[in-house]
Amino acid sequence: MGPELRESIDAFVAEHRVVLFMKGTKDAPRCGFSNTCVQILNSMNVPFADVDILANEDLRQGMKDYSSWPTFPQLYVGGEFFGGCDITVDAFKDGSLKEELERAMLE
Ligand SMILES: N[C@@H](CCC(=O)N[C@@H](CS)C(=O)NCC(=O)O)C(=O)O
Ligand code: FES
Repeated sequence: MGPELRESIDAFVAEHRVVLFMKGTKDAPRCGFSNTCVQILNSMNVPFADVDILANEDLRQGMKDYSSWPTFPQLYVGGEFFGGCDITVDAFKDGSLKEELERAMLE
């Protein structure tokens, strides 16, 4: 991926405390894995930015390199990669997602 794309992702995840790179949008998810993460964040009343990687093929490939993670969704909390769907579901269940979100909101 080029330096410009990298810089724009750096800026976006720094600017938004919680970002979900997903298939579709939070209002119209286009995959069940992405939908699961949207439902979890909504259920926790977490404000988050959604980025539809299906709308930009460069970003779809670029995010895999940027995160060193091969699939979507990709959840960023406090500017750092948190995980995909399975990690987010597990962290929701064990309470660590709530802790991480609270920490990021205080930064
Ligand atoms: N086990 C994964 C499920 C997500 C997944 O398998 N995503 C696939 C299908 S939606 C994906 O993003 N493939 C790469 C691509 O479509 O570019 C997780 O925990 O996030
Ligand atoms: S789009 Fe088919 S599993 Fe996500």
